[in-house]
Amino acid sequence: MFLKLLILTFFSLIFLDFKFYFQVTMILYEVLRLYSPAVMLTRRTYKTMQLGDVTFPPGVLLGMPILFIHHDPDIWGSDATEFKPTRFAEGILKATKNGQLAFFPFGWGPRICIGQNFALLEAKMGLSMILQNFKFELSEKYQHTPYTVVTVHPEHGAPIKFHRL
Ligand code: HEM
Repeated sequence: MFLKLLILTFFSLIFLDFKFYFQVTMILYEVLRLYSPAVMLTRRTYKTMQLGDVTFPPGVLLGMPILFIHHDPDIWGSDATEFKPTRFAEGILKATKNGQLAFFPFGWGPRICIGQNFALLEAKMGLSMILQNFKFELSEKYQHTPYTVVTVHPEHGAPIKFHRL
């Protein structure tokens, strides 16, 4: 499985060229920032814990609202709600105003998503395969209605028009 992924990565890099590869990474990060599929992370304290000035006893359920953090102008700047992939041009830390870590589409810490590299690679490979054969554009039927049922997704789907190259 690992070897297969390595071979696929190698070929996708050759097909894509590095500049395009990093541009696609920035675009995927920006999509994951604005429309994080997981809107909230939860953790339960298993012992007395200190978070800033607050002490929590064991058994407290804590929620981290990823979507709010990803849209906070105090963290990302006044353009926080705009789609601007270039904010990630110098990496995740430099994308925020004060260089603070605030990008959690895959969670963080010991329980971080084990599928994150797979998911990003799959998206890049899918795009690279499509772009070799098609141009595409959003259909005029598309309605921008992000919607959360378990995960964030477009309420009325994402109709796309493909044109064979
Ligand atoms: C865009 C795609 C994906 C997103 C946004 C996503 C997001 C997340 C998030 C937010 C968590 C919780 C992390 C935490 O609590 O800190 C998680 C956990 C997890 N994800 Fe993903 N995920 C994605 C794709 C995948 C894929 C493709 C797989 C498997 C191939 C996968 C497998 C898992 C597993 C097994 C966990 C639980 C890890 C643990 O509790 O130790 N995910 N994911």
